[in-house]
Parts: sequence; C-alpha cells; structure tokens
Amino acid sequence: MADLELDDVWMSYPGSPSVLRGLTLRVADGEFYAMVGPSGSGKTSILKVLAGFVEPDQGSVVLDGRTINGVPPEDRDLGIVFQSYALFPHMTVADNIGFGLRMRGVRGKRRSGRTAELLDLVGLPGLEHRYPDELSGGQQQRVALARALITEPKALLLDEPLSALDRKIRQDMQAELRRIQRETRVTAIIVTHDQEEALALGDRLMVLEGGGVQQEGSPEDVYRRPRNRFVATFLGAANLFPGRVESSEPSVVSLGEGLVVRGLDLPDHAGTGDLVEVCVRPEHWEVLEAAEVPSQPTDGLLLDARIETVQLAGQVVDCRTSTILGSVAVTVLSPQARTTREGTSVRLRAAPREVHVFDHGSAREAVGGDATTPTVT
Ligand SMILES: Nc1ncnc2c1ncn2[C@@H]1O[C@H](COP(=O)(O)OP(=O)(O)OP(=O)(O)O)[C@@H](O)[C@H]1O
Repeated sequence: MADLELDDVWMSYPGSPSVLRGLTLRVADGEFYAMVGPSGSGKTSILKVLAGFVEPDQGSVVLDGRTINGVPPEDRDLGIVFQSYALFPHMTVADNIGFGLRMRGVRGKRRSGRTAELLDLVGLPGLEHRYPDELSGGQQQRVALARALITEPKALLLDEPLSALDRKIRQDMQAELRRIQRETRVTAIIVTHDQEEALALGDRLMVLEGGGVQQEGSPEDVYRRPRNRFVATFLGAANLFPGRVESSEPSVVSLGEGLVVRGLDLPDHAGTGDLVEVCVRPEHWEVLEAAEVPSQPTDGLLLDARIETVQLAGQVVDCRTSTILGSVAVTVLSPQARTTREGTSVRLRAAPREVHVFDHGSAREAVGGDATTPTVT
C-alpha cells in the first residue's frame, strides 16, 4: 500500500493537443479516491499515466515517494481492474485469481491458500472450479478484483469497473467494493462517469472536465458546496438564476424583479456590479405554506411559487413551480409532500448555506441547458 501522486502532469497522444494540462493529484495511503467527469474529460488517460501505459510529456508520477516515470507497467506493482472483466476464458476462477502468483513462481499450498483467502474476501467461495462464462457479470467482476488484489499491489486502479452491470447489481457491488477496500486498506483510484457512484464510493473525489480539475474534496463538500456551474449541474440538479452583486460587504445580490438575497458567500474577487449566477439545488428548498411569513428581514432566498406539476419519483416528489424568476424545480421527501399539490401557492425558502454564488459563466461552456432548467444527471 502506498500513496500515489501526479505532479504537474502534461500528456498528449501523438498528433493531438494536450489531454492533461498541468494535472496535480495526491492520493493518500489507504484512501479511496474517485475521479468523475463526462466522456472525454481525461479520466482513463490519468489511469494510463499512473499505470505506465502512457508516459507524460512533462511532470512526475510518484508512487510511495519514488518517481516512477519510465518504469514499465509490469514493474509498477499496481493492480488494475477494467470495465470489461478481461478474465482468461479458458481458466477456472481459481486459476484466474491465482494467475499473478503463478507468474511470480508461487506454487502449491501457498498459492492455493492465498487463492482461497481471496475467494473468501470477494464472496465467491465454492465457485473456484467454474469458468468465467459460467458466472454472472457481478461475479466476474469479483474475480477480476480478486485477481488484481492477490499480489498485494501498492495501489488498485479501477477503470469503470461496474459500468457493465445492471443498476441493482451495481449498487450491491459498490457496497462490496467499499467493504473490500476497507478490509484490505489498499489505496484505490476509481474512474467513473457515474456521479452517484463517485459520491458513494470516494473518500475524496475529483470532478474533471477537459483534462482539468473543476473541484476536489470530500463527496459531501463537493456536492453541498459546488464551486461552479459545471460541478453543480454535473453532480446533481441545480436551479440557476442570473444575478448581480449590489454590495460585497455585507453581501447583497440582486436577482432582478426587485428580489435581493443577503448573507451569501460570494466568489473570490466578486465586487459591486459584477454579474453572477445563483444556484439552489431542488432538494434544498424548504416549502412553506403561502401564508407563512418568516420574520423579516430574512437571509437566504425567499420566493413565492405556484406548483405546476408534481411527479412521484420513489422516495421523493419532484415539483415544477412557476415563480417571478421563471420555472423552478423543487424536490421534497414523499412523506413531506402534503403541501405540494398541483395548483397550490407556496413560499420557497433556501437558507444562505444552500444558496451558491458562481462567477458569471463559470465553466459555462461545459454545460448545456438554460439557466433555470435543472440538469438532472
Ligand atoms: N489513444 C488515443 N489517441 C488519441 N486520442 C486519445 C486516445 N485515447 C483518448 N484520446 C482522447 O483523449 C481525450 C480524453 O480521453 P479519455 O479516454 O481519457 O477520457 P475519459 O474521461 O476516460 O472518457 P470516457 O468516459 O468516454 O472513457 C479524449 O478527447 C479522447 O478522444
């Protein structure tokens, strides 16, 4: 087990512009680190640089304090699991799992004993004599995981390991991955385009776009305090309103139509007169009866709304409302949905900590859709 670093890494494929542009990444020993981003954002390229399949044009790859640029993949001591399980079809489960030890000349009881331990770890005892085509997708991925772990690699690189699985199996496997990583305490980096997976698995996560880091932090922090429009809309849904800074100390942001919001954290360097975007996640609205008037003046955002549509989505109810600022998405937990009937008037309130202010156009090019249409991903 070890920590893994990329330091100011630039990388381009032959004849193409740089895919990674000055990327710095530090994954601590025993950490589960998730990288999430849209297709083409450079996630797999980062894994390729770490694994040694591609050399950076500039910058260092550091494993356990040692620079490993130029070290061939087989000498890096990293376990790799891909989306396609890449098991050897003509070998049994036990032989697939034990392959890495066989290559190292480990034989007999030592190899079979360790194989049995790994079968146990990934929850497949009794299936050692099966062949890959006699296993489900989830079971095959467990074998791939055991095969990657048997040599006790310094770190595990997981490239979309669950994306070929059905939703339910995938959720079970996420829990299994997390358990196995906790038990083995192996440093792990997972690449996924699935936001929920990254939020569920990572101790820390990085949101990547265009080969650059949009935000890094704990899942809780990145979700609750998105730094820009791209992160807000990529990791969940967001209502976005154009605004203008009326005053920075104390902060007052105008949303037009005479609506002002006080007490918000402004982006660094935002000054009076600057255009900004104001963001509230649909589930962060509090829905009050129309007649409920909070004691004035109130911090945060207060908005009169009429509920236009109500849609049950399992544990939550998604509402579309019309307000002076246009259409606004609101999500409430199903048992609390009594006030949310179509045609009723309500008052929406978002506390200051749930209202985020972005520089106008922050990472705008990365996201489609109009400002008040939640991007549900
Ligand atoms: N072998 C290659 N040669 C040239 N360009 C490549 C090669 N592999 C990837 N690219 C380009 O590099 C960029 C980043 O690709 P990468 O596969 O790292 O993205 P990704 O985020 O993993 O995407 P996905 O989620 O679709 O796998 C893309 O523009 C892609 O077209």
